[in-house]
Amino acid sequence: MKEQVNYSPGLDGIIAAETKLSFLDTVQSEIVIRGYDLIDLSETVGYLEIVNLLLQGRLPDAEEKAGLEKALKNEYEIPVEILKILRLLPEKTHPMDALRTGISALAGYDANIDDRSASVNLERAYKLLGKVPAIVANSYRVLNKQEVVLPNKDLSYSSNFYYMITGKVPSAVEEKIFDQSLLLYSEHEMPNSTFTARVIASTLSDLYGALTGAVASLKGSLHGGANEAVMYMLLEAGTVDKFERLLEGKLANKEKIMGFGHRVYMKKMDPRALIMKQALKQLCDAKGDDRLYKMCEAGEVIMEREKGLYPNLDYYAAPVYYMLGLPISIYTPIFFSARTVGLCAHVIEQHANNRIFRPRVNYIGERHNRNVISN
Ligand SMILES: CC(=O)SCCNC(=O)CCNC(=O)[C@H](O)C(C)(C)COP(=O)(O)OP(=O)(O)OC[C@H]1O[C@@H](n2cnc3c(N)ncnc32)[C@H](O)[C@@H]1OP(=O)(O)O
Ligand SMILES: O=C([O-])CC(=O)C(=O)O
Repeated sequence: MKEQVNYSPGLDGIIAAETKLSFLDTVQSEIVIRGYDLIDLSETVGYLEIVNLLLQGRLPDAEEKAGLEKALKNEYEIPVEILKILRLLPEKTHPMDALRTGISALAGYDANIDDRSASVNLERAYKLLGKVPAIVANSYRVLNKQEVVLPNKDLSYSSNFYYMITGKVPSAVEEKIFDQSLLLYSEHEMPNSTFTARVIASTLSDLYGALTGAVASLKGSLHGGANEAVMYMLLEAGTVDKFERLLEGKLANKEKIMGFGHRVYMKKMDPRALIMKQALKQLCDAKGDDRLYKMCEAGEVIMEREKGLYPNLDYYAAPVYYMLGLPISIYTPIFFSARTVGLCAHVIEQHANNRIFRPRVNYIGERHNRNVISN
Protein backbone atom coordinates (compact mmCIF):
# COMPACT_ATOMS: atom_id res chain seq x y z
CA MET A 1 0.00 0.00 0.00
CA LYS A 2 1.26 3.51 -0.87
CA GLU A 3 2.35 5.61 2.14
CA GLN A 4 0.46 8.91 2.43
CA VAL A 5 2.86 11.87 2.37
CA ASN A 6 2.39 15.61 1.99
CA TYR A 7 3.97 17.19 -1.04
CA SER A 8 4.47 20.91 -1.54
CA PRO A 9 6.31 21.77 -4.79
CA GLY A 10 9.33 23.93 -4.01
CA LEU A 11 8.68 23.13 -0.31
CA ASP A 12 6.33 26.15 -0.36
CA GLY A 13 5.08 26.82 3.18
CA ILE A 14 7.06 23.93 4.73
CA ILE A 15 8.87 24.60 8.03
CA ALA A 16 12.42 23.29 7.51
CA ALA A 17 14.10 24.31 10.77
CA GLU A 18 13.72 25.90 14.17
CA THR A 19 15.90 28.98 14.46
CA LYS A 20 16.66 31.85 16.82
CA LEU A 21 18.28 33.84 14.01
CA SER A 22 15.60 35.37 11.82
CA PHE A 23 11.99 35.26 10.69
CA LEU A 24 9.99 37.05 7.97
CA ASP A 25 6.94 38.27 9.86
CA THR A 26 4.58 39.13 7.02
CA VAL A 27 1.73 39.94 9.43
CA GLN A 28 3.61 42.69 11.26
CA SER A 29 5.77 43.47 8.19
CA GLU A 30 9.06 42.87 9.97
CA ILE A 31 12.27 41.11 9.03
CA VAL A 32 13.04 39.87 12.52
CA ILE A 33 16.76 39.39 13.21
CA ARG A 34 17.26 38.05 16.74
CA GLY A 35 14.23 40.03 17.87
CA TYR A 36 14.98 43.31 16.04
CA ASP A 37 13.47 44.55 12.76
CA LEU A 38 16.19 44.69 10.09
CA ILE A 39 14.56 47.69 8.42
CA ASP A 40 14.57 49.66 11.70
CA LEU A 41 18.20 48.63 12.24
CA SER A 42 19.13 49.78 8.72
CA GLU A 43 18.35 53.33 9.83
CA THR A 44 20.31 53.24 13.08
CA VAL A 45 23.24 50.80 12.83
CA GLY A 46 25.63 49.42 10.22
CA TYR A 47 26.68 46.03 8.84
CA LEU A 48 29.14 45.22 11.62
CA GLU A 49 26.46 45.61 14.29
CA ILE A 50 24.40 43.00 12.42
CA VAL A 51 27.45 40.72 12.26
CA ASN A 52 27.76 40.95 16.04
CA LEU A 53 24.03 40.51 16.52
CA LEU A 54 23.96 37.35 14.42
CA LEU A 55 27.16 35.76 15.71
CA GLN A 56 27.19 36.94 19.36
CA GLY A 57 23.46 37.39 19.93
CA ARG A 58 23.57 41.10 20.83
CA LEU A 59 24.02 44.55 19.33
CA PRO A 60 27.55 45.65 20.28
CA ASP A 61 28.54 48.78 22.19
CA ALA A 62 31.36 50.89 20.70
CA GLU A 63 34.08 48.85 22.42
CA GLU A 64 32.73 45.49 21.30
CA LYS A 65 32.27 46.80 17.75
CA ALA A 66 35.88 48.02 17.67
CA GLY A 67 37.03 44.59 18.89
CA LEU A 68 35.00 42.88 16.17
CA GLU A 69 36.41 45.16 13.45
CA LYS A 70 39.94 44.45 14.69
CA ALA A 71 39.30 40.69 14.70
CA LEU A 72 38.03 40.85 11.10
CA LYS A 73 40.98 42.99 9.99
CA ASN A 74 43.33 40.36 11.43
CA GLU A 75 41.72 37.89 9.01
CA TYR A 76 41.88 40.05 5.84
CA GLU A 77 44.86 38.35 4.17
CA ILE A 78 44.14 35.45 1.83
CA PRO A 79 46.77 32.73 1.17
CA VAL A 80 48.88 33.63 -1.90
CA GLU A 81 48.18 30.15 -3.27
CA ILE A 82 44.50 31.06 -3.52
CA LEU A 83 45.42 34.00 -5.76
CA LYS A 84 47.50 31.56 -7.81
CA ILE A 85 44.51 29.21 -8.13
CA LEU A 86 42.30 32.12 -9.20
CA ARG A 87 44.89 33.12 -11.83
CA LEU A 88 44.65 29.62 -13.34
CA LEU A 89 40.92 29.99 -14.02
CA PRO A 90 39.83 30.64 -17.62
CA GLU A 91 39.25 34.36 -18.35
CA LYS A 92 35.53 33.84 -18.96
CA THR A 93 34.95 32.34 -15.49
CA HIS A 94 32.06 34.10 -13.75
CA PRO A 95 33.16 35.77 -10.48
CA MET A 96 30.60 33.60 -8.62
CA ASP A 97 32.37 30.47 -9.90
CA ALA A 98 35.73 31.93 -8.90
CA LEU A 99 34.31 32.74 -5.46
CA ARG A 100 33.03 29.16 -5.13
CA THR A 101 36.53 27.88 -5.95
CA GLY A 102 38.19 30.33 -3.54
CA ILE A 103 35.96 29.47 -0.58
CA SER A 104 36.34 25.76 -1.25
CA ALA A 105 40.15 26.12 -1.34
CA LEU A 106 40.17 27.86 2.07
CA ALA A 107 39.23 24.53 3.72
CA GLY A 108 42.74 23.22 3.14
CA TYR A 109 44.21 26.00 5.31
CA ASP A 110 42.11 25.14 8.36
CA ALA A 111 44.20 23.19 10.87
CA ASN A 112 41.07 22.13 12.81
CA ILE A 113 38.95 21.20 9.81
CA ASP A 114 37.33 18.23 11.62
CA ASP A 115 36.22 20.29 14.63
CA ARG A 116 32.50 21.22 14.43
CA SER A 117 32.26 22.86 17.87
CA ALA A 118 30.47 26.22 18.10
CA SER A 119 33.64 27.98 19.29
CA VAL A 120 35.76 26.75 16.35
CA ASN A 121 32.92 27.41 13.89
CA LEU A 122 32.73 30.95 15.27
CA GLU A 123 36.47 31.49 14.69
CA ARG A 124 35.93 30.17 11.15
CA ALA A 125 33.06 32.59 10.65
CA TYR A 126 35.39 35.52 11.47
CA LYS A 127 38.02 34.09 9.12
CA LEU A 128 35.45 33.91 6.34
CA LEU A 129 34.08 37.38 7.04
CA GLY A 130 37.64 38.70 6.85
CA LYS A 131 38.60 36.85 3.67
CA VAL A 132 35.47 36.61 1.51
CA PRO A 133 35.48 40.33 0.50
CA ALA A 134 39.14 39.97 -0.59
CA ILE A 135 38.31 36.82 -2.60
CA VAL A 136 35.29 38.54 -4.20
CA ALA A 137 37.20 41.70 -5.13
CA ASN A 138 40.43 40.07 -6.21
CA SER A 139 38.93 37.15 -8.13
CA TYR A 140 37.15 39.79 -10.24
CA ARG A 141 40.38 41.76 -10.61
CA VAL A 142 42.48 38.71 -11.50
CA LEU A 143 39.92 37.50 -14.09
CA ASN A 144 39.91 40.98 -15.62
CA LYS A 145 43.73 41.19 -15.71
CA GLN A 146 43.79 43.96 -13.11
CA GLU A 147 46.32 44.31 -10.31
CA VAL A 148 45.35 42.74 -6.99
CA VAL A 149 44.36 45.38 -4.40
CA LEU A 150 45.53 44.48 -0.93
CA PRO A 151 43.23 45.25 2.00
CA ASN A 152 43.62 48.66 3.65
CA LYS A 153 43.23 48.25 7.40
CA ASP A 154 42.89 52.02 7.91
CA LEU A 155 39.48 51.92 6.25
CA SER A 156 36.22 50.68 7.75
CA TYR A 157 35.14 47.12 6.82
CA SER A 158 32.72 48.28 4.10
CA SER A 159 35.01 51.01 2.75
CA ASN A 160 37.83 48.51 2.45
CA PHE A 161 35.57 46.10 0.56
CA TYR A 162 34.54 48.88 -1.86
CA TYR A 163 38.18 49.97 -2.14
CA MET A 164 39.43 46.46 -3.01
CA ILE A 165 36.81 46.20 -5.78
CA THR A 166 37.23 49.64 -7.35
CA GLY A 167 40.71 50.73 -6.22
CA LYS A 168 39.07 53.93 -4.89
CA VAL A 169 38.19 54.99 -1.34
CA PRO A 170 34.42 55.68 -1.31
CA SER A 171 32.95 59.06 -0.34
CA ALA A 172 31.05 59.17 2.96
CA VAL A 173 27.71 58.85 1.10
CA GLU A 174 28.98 55.96 -1.05
CA GLU A 175 30.32 54.18 2.04
CA LYS A 176 27.02 54.63 3.92
CA ILE A 177 24.91 53.30 1.04
CA PHE A 178 27.25 50.37 0.31
CA ASP A 179 27.30 49.44 4.01
CA GLN A 180 23.49 49.68 4.12
CA SER A 181 23.22 47.33 1.12
CA LEU A 182 25.44 44.78 2.92
CA LEU A 183 23.25 45.08 6.01
CA LEU A 184 20.09 44.49 3.95
CA TYR A 185 21.62 41.43 2.29
CA SER A 186 23.07 40.03 5.57
CA GLU A 187 20.36 37.54 6.58
CA HIS A 188 16.89 36.55 5.39
CA GLU A 189 15.53 33.48 7.17
CA MET A 190 15.44 30.38 4.89
CA PRO A 191 16.18 31.27 1.25
CA ASN A 192 17.44 28.53 -1.04
CA SER A 193 21.13 29.26 -0.31
CA THR A 194 20.64 29.12 3.47
CA PHE A 195 18.65 25.92 3.14
CA THR A 196 21.45 24.52 0.96
CA ALA A 197 24.06 25.42 3.60
CA ARG A 198 22.00 23.85 6.38
CA VAL A 199 21.35 20.68 4.35
CA ILE A 200 25.10 20.30 3.71
CA ALA A 201 25.97 21.09 7.35
CA SER A 202 23.42 18.52 8.53
CA THR A 203 25.65 15.68 7.28
CA LEU A 204 28.29 17.11 9.68
CA SER A 205 30.20 18.42 6.69
CA ASP A 206 32.23 21.59 7.34
CA LEU A 207 31.47 25.31 7.13
CA TYR A 208 33.54 25.79 3.94
CA GLY A 209 31.61 23.03 2.18
CA ALA A 210 28.28 24.46 3.34
CA LEU A 211 29.24 27.92 2.05
CA THR A 212 30.63 26.54 -1.20
CA GLY A 213 27.24 24.94 -1.87
CA ALA A 214 25.51 28.16 -0.88
CA VAL A 215 27.54 30.10 -3.49
CA ALA A 216 26.29 27.72 -6.17
CA SER A 217 22.72 28.19 -4.96
CA LEU A 218 22.96 31.97 -4.80
CA LYS A 219 24.36 32.18 -8.33
CA GLY A 220 21.05 31.13 -9.91
CA SER A 221 18.99 33.88 -11.54
CA LEU A 222 15.90 32.97 -9.50
CA HIS A 223 17.93 33.86 -6.39
CA GLY A 224 21.01 36.12 -6.04
CA GLY A 225 21.83 36.08 -9.75
CA ALA A 226 18.77 38.28 -10.30
CA ASN A 227 20.63 41.46 -9.31
CA GLU A 228 23.05 41.31 -12.24
CA ALA A 229 20.25 40.20 -14.59
CA VAL A 230 18.22 43.29 -13.58
CA MET A 231 21.13 45.56 -14.45
CA TYR A 232 21.65 44.01 -17.89
CA MET A 233 17.93 44.46 -18.56
CA LEU A 234 18.00 48.14 -17.53
CA LEU A 235 21.09 48.80 -19.69
CA GLU A 236 19.63 46.91 -22.66
CA ALA A 237 16.59 49.24 -22.55
CA GLY A 238 18.37 52.50 -21.71
CA THR A 239 15.23 54.70 -21.63
CA VAL A 240 11.87 54.61 -19.86
CA ASP A 241 9.96 53.99 -23.13
CA LYS A 242 12.23 51.15 -24.21
CA PHE A 243 12.18 49.60 -20.73
CA GLU A 244 8.36 49.62 -20.73
CA ARG A 245 8.34 47.92 -24.14
CA LEU A 246 10.99 45.41 -23.05
CA LEU A 247 8.95 44.41 -20.01
CA GLU A 248 5.70 44.21 -21.98
CA GLY A 249 7.43 42.01 -24.59
CA LYS A 250 8.85 39.69 -21.95
CA LEU A 251 5.48 39.40 -20.22
CA ALA A 252 3.76 38.67 -23.55
CA ASN A 253 6.33 35.86 -24.04
CA LYS A 254 5.51 34.59 -20.52
CA GLU A 255 9.08 35.31 -19.38
CA LYS A 256 9.88 36.04 -15.76
CA ILE A 257 11.03 39.56 -15.02
CA MET A 258 14.13 39.52 -12.83
CA GLY A 259 13.89 41.54 -9.63
CA PHE A 260 10.14 40.98 -9.18
CA GLY A 261 8.26 38.51 -7.03
CA HIS A 262 9.32 36.68 -3.91
CA ARG A 263 8.21 33.42 -2.32
CA VAL A 264 7.38 35.19 0.94
CA TYR A 265 6.46 38.74 -0.19
CA MET A 266 4.81 37.81 -3.51
CA LYS A 267 1.95 40.31 -3.22
CA LYS A 268 3.81 43.25 -1.70
CA MET A 269 7.10 45.03 -1.97
CA ASP A 270 10.14 43.54 -0.26
CA PRO A 271 10.74 46.13 2.51
CA ARG A 272 14.48 46.02 1.81
CA ALA A 273 13.82 47.14 -1.78
CA LEU A 274 12.21 50.34 -0.51
CA ILE A 275 15.40 51.27 1.39
CA MET A 276 17.50 50.71 -1.73
CA LYS A 277 14.96 52.66 -3.80
CA GLN A 278 15.54 55.65 -1.51
CA ALA A 279 19.31 55.16 -1.82
CA LEU A 280 18.98 55.10 -5.63
CA LYS A 281 17.06 58.40 -5.51
CA GLN A 282 19.80 59.91 -3.35
CA LEU A 283 22.56 58.76 -5.73
CA CYS A 284 20.63 59.88 -8.84
CA ASP A 285 19.91 63.32 -7.32
CA ALA A 286 23.57 63.72 -6.35
CA LYS A 287 24.67 62.92 -9.93
CA GLY A 288 21.87 64.99 -11.50
CA ASP A 289 20.88 61.95 -13.59
CA ASP A 290 17.57 60.32 -12.72
CA ARG A 291 17.31 57.96 -15.72
CA LEU A 292 17.73 54.72 -13.78
CA TYR A 293 15.34 55.85 -11.05
CA LYS A 294 12.68 56.78 -13.60
CA MET A 295 13.10 53.47 -15.46
CA CYS A 296 12.80 51.46 -12.25
CA GLU A 297 9.68 53.34 -11.20
CA ALA A 298 8.12 52.77 -14.64
CA GLY A 299 8.94 49.04 -14.32
CA GLU A 300 7.21 48.93 -10.94
CA VAL A 301 4.03 50.46 -12.43
CA ILE A 302 3.92 47.94 -15.29
CA MET A 303 4.55 44.93 -13.06
CA GLU A 304 1.89 45.96 -10.56
CA ARG A 305 -0.63 46.64 -13.31
CA GLU A 306 0.07 43.56 -15.45
CA LYS A 307 0.98 40.93 -12.85
CA GLY A 308 0.24 42.31 -9.38
CA LEU A 309 3.95 41.79 -8.60
CA TYR A 310 6.36 43.99 -6.64
CA PRO A 311 10.13 44.51 -6.53
CA ASN A 312 12.46 42.43 -4.40
CA LEU A 313 15.77 43.70 -3.02
CA ASP A 314 17.71 42.75 -6.17
CA TYR A 315 15.62 45.14 -8.33
CA TYR A 316 16.88 48.24 -6.52
CA ALA A 317 20.26 46.95 -5.28
CA ALA A 318 21.37 46.51 -8.92
CA PRO A 319 21.00 50.16 -10.05
CA VAL A 320 22.37 51.31 -6.68
CA TYR A 321 25.54 49.27 -7.31
CA TYR A 322 25.69 50.66 -10.84
CA MET A 323 25.51 54.23 -9.53
CA LEU A 324 28.24 53.32 -7.02
CA GLY A 325 30.46 52.39 -9.98
CA LEU A 326 30.67 48.67 -9.16
CA PRO A 327 31.19 46.16 -12.02
CA ILE A 328 28.01 44.24 -12.86
CA SER A 329 29.43 40.72 -12.69
CA ILE A 330 30.40 41.31 -9.07
CA TYR A 331 26.87 42.21 -7.82
CA THR A 332 25.99 38.61 -6.86
CA PRO A 333 29.37 37.97 -5.21
CA ILE A 334 28.80 41.13 -3.14
CA PHE A 335 25.41 39.73 -2.11
CA PHE A 336 27.15 36.50 -1.08
CA SER A 337 29.83 38.33 0.85
CA ALA A 338 27.16 40.21 2.82
CA ARG A 339 25.23 36.94 3.40
CA THR A 340 28.36 35.13 4.69
CA VAL A 341 27.44 36.15 8.24
CA GLY A 342 23.89 34.81 8.02
CA LEU A 343 25.09 31.56 6.47
CA CYS A 344 27.77 31.06 9.15
CA ALA A 345 25.22 31.71 11.90
CA HIS A 346 22.87 29.13 10.36
CA VAL A 347 25.61 26.50 10.04
CA ILE A 348 26.66 27.07 13.67
CA GLU A 349 23.03 26.68 14.74
CA GLN A 350 22.60 23.55 12.60
CA HIS A 351 25.71 21.91 14.04
CA ALA A 352 24.67 22.79 17.58
CA ASN A 353 21.34 20.97 17.25
CA ASN A 354 21.67 18.65 14.33
CA ARG A 355 19.50 16.10 12.62
CA ILE A 356 20.40 15.09 9.07
CA PHE A 357 17.98 16.40 6.38
CA ARG A 358 16.58 13.42 4.56
CA PRO A 359 13.10 13.96 3.08
CA ARG A 360 11.04 11.43 1.07
CA VAL A 361 9.47 11.49 -2.40
CA ASN A 362 6.14 10.84 -4.03
CA TYR A 363 7.23 8.21 -6.55
CA ILE A 364 5.38 8.75 -9.83
CA GLY A 365 7.45 6.41 -12.02
CA GLU A 366 6.64 2.94 -13.21
CA ARG A 367 6.63 -0.25 -11.12
CA HIS A 368 7.47 -3.55 -12.75
CA ASN A 369 6.21 -6.89 -11.54
CA ARG A 370 8.94 -8.71 -9.55
CA ASN A 371 8.09 -12.04 -11.18
CA VAL A 372 8.68 -10.57 -14.64
CA ILE A 373 12.21 -9.42 -13.60
CA SER A 374 13.23 -12.70 -11.96
CA ASN A 375 11.94 -14.90 -14.86
C1 LIG B 1 17.17 38.59 -2.96
C2 LIG B 1 16.53 37.46 -3.72
O1 LIG B 1 17.12 36.44 -3.97
S1 LIG B 1 14.92 37.73 -4.14
C3 LIG B 1 14.61 36.67 -5.53
C4 LIG B 1 15.31 37.17 -6.76
N1 LIG B 1 14.80 36.46 -7.94
C5 LIG B 1 14.15 37.08 -8.92
O2 LIG B 1 13.97 38.29 -8.93
C6 LIG B 1 13.71 36.21 -10.07
C7 LIG B 1 12.30 36.54 -10.54
N2 LIG B 1 11.31 36.06 -9.60
C8 LIG B 1 10.91 34.75 -9.58
O3 LIG B 1 11.31 33.95 -10.44
C9 LIG B 1 9.96 34.29 -8.50
O4 LIG B 1 9.12 35.34 -8.10
C10 LIG B 1 10.69 33.70 -7.29
C11 LIG B 1 11.72 32.64 -7.73
C12 LIG B 1 11.44 34.81 -6.55
C13 LIG B 1 9.67 33.06 -6.34
O5 LIG B 1 9.18 31.91 -6.99
P1 LIG B 1 7.91 31.09 -6.49
O6 LIG B 1 7.58 31.44 -5.11
O7 LIG B 1 8.14 29.67 -6.82
O8 LIG B 1 6.75 31.66 -7.38
P2 LIG B 1 6.34 31.20 -8.84
O9 LIG B 1 7.51 31.22 -9.76
O10 LIG B 1 5.57 29.93 -8.75
O11 LIG B 1 5.37 32.39 -9.24
C14 LIG B 1 3.97 32.47 -8.92
C15 LIG B 1 3.27 33.14 -10.10
O12 LIG B 1 3.78 34.46 -10.28
C16 LIG B 1 4.45 34.59 -11.53
N3 LIG B 1 5.72 35.28 -11.30
C17 LIG B 1 6.48 35.22 -10.19
N4 LIG B 1 7.56 35.99 -10.32
C18 LIG B 1 7.47 36.53 -11.54
C19 LIG B 1 8.30 37.41 -12.26
N5 LIG B 1 9.43 37.88 -11.72
N6 LIG B 1 7.93 37.78 -13.50
C20 LIG B 1 6.78 37.33 -14.04
N7 LIG B 1 5.96 36.48 -13.40
C21 LIG B 1 6.29 36.08 -12.19
C22 LIG B 1 4.73 33.16 -11.99
O13 LIG B 1 4.84 33.07 -13.39
C23 LIG B 1 3.54 32.44 -11.44
O14 LIG B 1 2.43 32.71 -12.26
P3 LIG B 1 1.34 31.56 -12.61
O15 LIG B 1 0.75 31.21 -11.26
O16 LIG B 1 0.44 32.25 -13.53
O17 LIG B 1 2.14 30.44 -13.17
O1 LIG C 1 14.35 34.97 0.92
C1 LIG C 1 14.54 34.54 -0.24
O2 LIG C 1 13.97 33.53 -0.72
C2 LIG C 1 15.49 35.24 -1.15
C3 LIG C 1 15.93 36.55 -0.60
O3 LIG C 1 15.22 37.53 -0.65
C4 LIG C 1 17.22 36.60 0.07
O4 LIG C 1 17.92 35.58 0.17
O5 LIG C 1 17.60 37.69 0.54
